[in-house]
Amino acid sequence: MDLFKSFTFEAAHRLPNVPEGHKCARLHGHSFNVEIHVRGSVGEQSGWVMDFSALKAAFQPIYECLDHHYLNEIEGLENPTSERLAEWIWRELAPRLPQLSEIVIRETCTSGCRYFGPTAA
Ligand SMILES: Nc1nc2c(c(=O)[nH]1)N=C([C@H](O)[C@H](O)COP(=O)(O)OP(=O)(O)OP(=O)(O)O)CN2
Ligand SMILES: [Zn+2]
Repeated sequence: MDLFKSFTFEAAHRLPNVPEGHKCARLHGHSFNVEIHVRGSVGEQSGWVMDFSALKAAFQPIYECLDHHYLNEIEGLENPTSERLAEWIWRELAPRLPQLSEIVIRETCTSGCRYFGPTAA
């Protein structure tokens, strides 16, 4: 069973490595949406893979790091593309959430990425 919880945070960023004249080189902001997925079996007695509130608690310190921050200033996010953000969140979250199976980043309504962890690439 795949279980997920969705979070939204506001943050500013710019992309330092884009070609000259690219709009994303300029400072701008997004309401980023992050979906955290875990995979596991449904407990016979609990009826759930895990409590949604446990997912929320695991993500909370990461949310605090990201919400209303300038992402480029965060160590490891100097080039804060959606892809790098997904990898960064995975590194921060996986040690606390061993069932982590997928991270979905939505930078805008139409743009984002899905990351299945370093072994899946
Ligand atoms: N592979 C990636 N490409 C781009 C990223 C990224 O993280 N990974 N990021 C950006 C910008 O940050 C930009 O804010 C979002 O891109 P884009 O979808 O082009 O934004 P728009 O809302 O302006 O898109 P339209 O659908 O054309 O209106 C750029 N590329
Ligand atoms: Zn952007």
